[in-house]
Parts: sequence; C-alpha cells; structure tokens
Amino acid sequence: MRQDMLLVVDMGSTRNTDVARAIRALGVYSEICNYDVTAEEIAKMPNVKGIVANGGPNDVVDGQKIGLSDEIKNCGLPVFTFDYEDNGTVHPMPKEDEAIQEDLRSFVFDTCKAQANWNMENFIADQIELIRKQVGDKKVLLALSGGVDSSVVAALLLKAIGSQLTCVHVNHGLLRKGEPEQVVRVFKDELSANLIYVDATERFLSKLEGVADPEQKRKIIGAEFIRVFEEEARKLDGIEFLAQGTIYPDIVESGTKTAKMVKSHHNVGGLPEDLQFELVEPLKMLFKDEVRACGVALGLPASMVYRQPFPGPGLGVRCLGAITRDRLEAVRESDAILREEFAKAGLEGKVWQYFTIVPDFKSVGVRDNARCFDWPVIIRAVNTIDAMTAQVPQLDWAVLQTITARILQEVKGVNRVCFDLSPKPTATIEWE
Ligand SMILES: Nc1ncnc2c1ncn2[C@@H]1O[C@H](COP(=O)(O)OP(=O)(O)OP(=O)(O)O)[C@@H](O)[C@H]1O
Repeated sequence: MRQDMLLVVDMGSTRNTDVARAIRALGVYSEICNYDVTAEEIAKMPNVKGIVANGGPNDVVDGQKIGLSDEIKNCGLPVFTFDYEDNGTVHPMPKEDEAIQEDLRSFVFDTCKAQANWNMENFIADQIELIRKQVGDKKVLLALSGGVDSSVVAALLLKAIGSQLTCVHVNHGLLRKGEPEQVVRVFKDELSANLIYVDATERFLSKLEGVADPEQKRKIIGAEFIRVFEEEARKLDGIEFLAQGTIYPDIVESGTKTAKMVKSHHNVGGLPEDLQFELVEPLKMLFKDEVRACGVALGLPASMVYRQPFPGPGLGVRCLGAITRDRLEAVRESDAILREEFAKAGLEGKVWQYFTIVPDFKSVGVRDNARCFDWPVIIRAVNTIDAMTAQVPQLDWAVLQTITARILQEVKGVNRVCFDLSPKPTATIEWE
C-alpha cells in the first residue's frame, strides 16, 4: 500500500461513510471499522496514521453502551473523537460545515501528519500488485454486464493479469440498444480480453412468455442468469477465482455492528456450491464516484463509466406485465431516442436517471386519417441523491416535444407519449 490511512471507528454513528468520504476528499485514504477492532488488528493494517472515533445515536449494542477500549486509546496513534449528529435526516455532510471540516483537516494533517497521497494512480498500482499476489498464475472468471462496476473490474484485471482473465457477457435480450455491441467492441476488440459473448435472448424471452407478475419476472431473469453463467463456467477449465464488482457501499450497507442491514450484499450470488471460487474484489474499498474515476484512469469510455443506473432485470421491468417481443422493441427504441435527445440537450449527467416504459394496454388514436389502437410510451426522469427519495426535474418543454415527435414517428406500435410526474414516494423510480 502506497497510501497513508485513517481509520474511522464506528462508535454508533449514522454518518460513517460521510466521515470516511470527507477524509478521502482531503486526499487521504480512509476505511470504516467496527467499534470492537483490536490494537493488534490495527497494527496489521498498512500505514494507519490516526483514528477517528465516530460517535452517534446507535451507541448501545446488546443493551450495553459502547466505548473506545483503553487498548485503542493507548495504542500510540492519535485519536479524534467525533460526534456528528444528524437529527435523523439523511443528507451528505454539508460542505458549509466548515468548522467540522477544519477540525478534521487539522487532525488529519497537523496531528496525524498524513500525506495526501490517495489518488487513482496509486490505487491502481496497489491493486495490480495485490491482484497478482492473490491470483498468481491461476485463472479468473468475471461476469461482465457492461455496467460501471463489472467493467471497471474487467479493465483493472486486464491490466493486472491480462489473458488469465475470462469474461462472460450474457445478452438476455433485455439490454439497452447498443449495449452488448459496446461490451464486445470495448473489451474484445479494443482491450483484447478473452470474452465469451452468450446470446441467450431466445432462452430468456421464452421463459418469460406469459409471465405478468413483476416479482416472478425478476426471479426468472435472476435464476436464468445464474444458470447461463454456470453453464459457461463449467465449460472452462482450471478457473479458481471469481471476480466481482463489489463496491464499498455494498459492504457498508450489508450492516455494521451498530447499524441494521440496509440490503444484503450479493452480486453473482446464487452460484451452485460445487462451483467453488475464491473471490477477487478489487473495488471493494471504493465509493461509486471513485469507481468511475478509476474507470476513467484505466481508459474506459465515458459512456460506460458515467452510464446511468440500470436494473439487473434490464428492460424486462420496463416492458410492463407479460413481455412481448414487439413491446420490448418499443421500449428499447424509445429509450434510445430519449437518451439521444437528452444527450443533445446537454442533460446527460444532469438528470440522474431517465428511461421509458411501455405498459401492456392500448389506447385509441388516429394515424393517416384512420383509427389506430396502439401502446403509449411513458417517459420517466428523476433526480435523487440516495435513491431513497426522488424528485422529477422540470424539463424544457421543447425537448419533451422533440422526444415525443420522434417516438411517435419512429417507434412502431406507439400512438401516445406520457410523462410521469410522480416523485418517490409515493411512486418508486421503476414501475415494476
Ligand atoms: N448481462 C450480464 N452479463 C454478465 N454479467 C452480468 C450481467 N448482468 C449482471 N451481471 C453480473 O452480475 C453483477 C450484479 O448485477 P447488477 O445488475 O446488480 O449490477 P451492479 O451491481 O450494478 O454492477 P454493474 O455496474 O457491474 O452492472 C454484475 O456486476 C455482473 O457481474
């Protein structure tokens, strides 16, 4: 490890990640650990320069009030006791809270004498070394979705171990327009990765035929994905490692000793027990913005690194009810038009997520002086900080009119365009 590190010890705060991020924003690497960390464990961590004991409302565990042990207090490292109360609201640490920032800055640099050497160049160099040490001359398998996390893992592993990596990209027929092609172009053609491209469209769509229940659809897609991936894995010889795009929030949200679990951390979970892989998770200490910075530093295209979030079941949950091929095509084509026009209008990166939905009912319209009976396309655009709540931004009317005109002209089977004005709550971001 080339970087100095500060440890954020969770003493019951709800703001551990904010504090860890604030330290990283100063250019110093930080990690969060549990309140019962021992001096011996800390001694094994590389380059720890100081400890932030981060207190807060969750300071009672199993009926006992927790406190920093004498062992840690006397371990020879500077300790800063921090208690950043948040009154129960969730928002990023306010930048204007200069006193707190200043205290932290002074602790990090004046007291701990930490070097501001946390940057992507050092991170990548460190990870390459660690990956090579972990993997040796063995082979690694990666499920590559084309999403930000697995793409950055692929690029990093390619740099570290090159041809020892095999990537599997599954086209389940529910990807956005141009996505599988981009994965093949970037990884196979440009980065010369061993890429197995599986076109499983027919298999997924026939499994989904007539299934209207959203939960059932998600389950079928998830289970079928594991099956396809497993089949490919069994065809390969001598693979001992499975790489995953686990990132820091996945780990933090899996729960600390003082906070309840937000969501379980899975990724390519659900693989059969007899496929025993050791995990390689080189991004597990990065926040999302750092993963993107890492992707840029590794030379991945901006459209991949800054891609908006996309649900695992893909367009399947935007083609409402039982998926049909023609309606799925209408979702894919209208989504492509929406993304193109948002990019032209300079909205890319300004609106957090935007996509289209095609419901499973028709309405009466008129086309070429004759009655038509076609589907509507619903446009959804939202802004959010944490995906727990979301707001609908005010969009330029002319942009919406252009999108509407193009969808009505170019997308088969559509005679109406609607705009979803609902914030979350009460609506969710996706419709299914
Ligand atoms: N179509 C696919 N082909 C190959 N692997 C996939 C595919 N879809 C998902 N995966 C694998 O499953 C993991 C979890 O999928 P999920 O849709 O939850 O994405 P994610 O956690 O946002 O990560 P990413 O940004 O890498 O897509 C991905 O990181 C990837 O390894």
